[in-house]
Amino acid sequence: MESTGDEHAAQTGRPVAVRNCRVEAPPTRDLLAAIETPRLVWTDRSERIVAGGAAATVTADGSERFETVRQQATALFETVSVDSPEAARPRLYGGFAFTDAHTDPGGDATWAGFPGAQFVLPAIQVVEADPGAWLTTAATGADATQRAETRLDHWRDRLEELPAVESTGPPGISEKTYAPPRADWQREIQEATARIEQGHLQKVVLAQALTARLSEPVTPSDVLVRLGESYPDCFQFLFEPETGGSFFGATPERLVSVDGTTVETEALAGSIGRGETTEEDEWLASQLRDSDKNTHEHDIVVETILDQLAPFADDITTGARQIRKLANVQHLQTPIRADLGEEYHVLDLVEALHPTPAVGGLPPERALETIRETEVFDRGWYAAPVGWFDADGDGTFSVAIRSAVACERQATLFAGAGIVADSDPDQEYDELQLKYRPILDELV
Ligand SMILES: C=C(O[C@@H]1C=C(C(=O)O)C=C[C@H]1O)C(=O)O
Repeated sequence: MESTGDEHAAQTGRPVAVRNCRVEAPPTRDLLAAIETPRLVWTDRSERIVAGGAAATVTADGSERFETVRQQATALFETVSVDSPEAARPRLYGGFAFTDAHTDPGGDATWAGFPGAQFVLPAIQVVEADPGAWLTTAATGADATQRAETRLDHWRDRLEELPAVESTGPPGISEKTYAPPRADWQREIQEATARIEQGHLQKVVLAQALTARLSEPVTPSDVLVRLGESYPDCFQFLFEPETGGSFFGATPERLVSVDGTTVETEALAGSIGRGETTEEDEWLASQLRDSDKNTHEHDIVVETILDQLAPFADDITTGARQIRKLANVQHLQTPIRADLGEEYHVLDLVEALHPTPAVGGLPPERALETIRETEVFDRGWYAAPVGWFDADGDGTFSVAIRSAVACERQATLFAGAGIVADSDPDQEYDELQLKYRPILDELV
């Protein structure tokens, strides 16, 4: 059997060869079962990508991690030796930790295997887009061209005869632990609103972690496939490093897309549930639209994103504020587009925007300090940028919310809520429960 990991060449600075051909895309579940870690899935409205094995890996920690990844990736892509059709071009996939301070905790910690940033050039990448699907293989090292070709031949044949993997049902939950528990959450929110009233900050997003003991080991690919059915308009992502658990989710929030000099981003903040009937649903939407608290929370995000984009952009267009309806929750959303004065790497925009006050707060530093002093769990990659970029510096990053990190019989889910001066701890608690639902519904 052909090995997908370039164990001895999984580093930058070696020539990279890529090869591609058209294929029939196999089901996500079957392909994921056939490839080695690191494994990843990225799905948005226009494409579905399943990839794995590492031809090269870029890892970084600390506040410089965005810049380090960009530099190492640029060096890596410089050695790529083939022109590819758009859909088949090689890309790096991965994500960042929420805070500068996060490093891989190792051992059996929740976030073991997840450093401050990690991006993978997959040995095998299958992209299903319109029209058709492509297999791309990559290899590094002295005989890279030969190995990329061998790999392509091997996987072209193998994709045609992948065994069908049966889906597992939800694993079931035997126990749930909340960090913080409800009483402590109340106190956290009171302390946060006190800081806001004292004028230290305007908004902070505080989160909670829900750790579920599972009755059976979880199969993340099954959860992801089901999430795709329930949340087709969201970005579905999965990142499974070489060792450790899987981080996956179905997030409605785009952090940023860069295509040449065009930037697409959005403010997504302010939440309310869905109604049982059309009338109730519309009533809830109007409550959200008319709520001073929610519009204030939302406007902070819009204003801050506009400020963060200004140094890069020649022109910024803010669309009309609208309601984004998901299966279980509705949000206020404002689309934002910008034309860049010159070409920037998507990671420059990622670094400038993360964290927006949709998941951090305002002013950003004070909010991060409040999060650090308040939250009792490690955010890891939750609420941080996950996505991909290519050799031109184009790419798409989502905000990794509605997500969980899971391993065997344990899944840790995350949910956060924007706290402003008039936030009510009970209402915010209820909002967290809505935000767990996408993943939780697939586990029980
Ligand atoms: C932080 C989360 O969601 C964010 C916070 C929102 C809010 O406070 O209304 C809405 C959407 C997201 O930007 C989460 O889902 O965990």
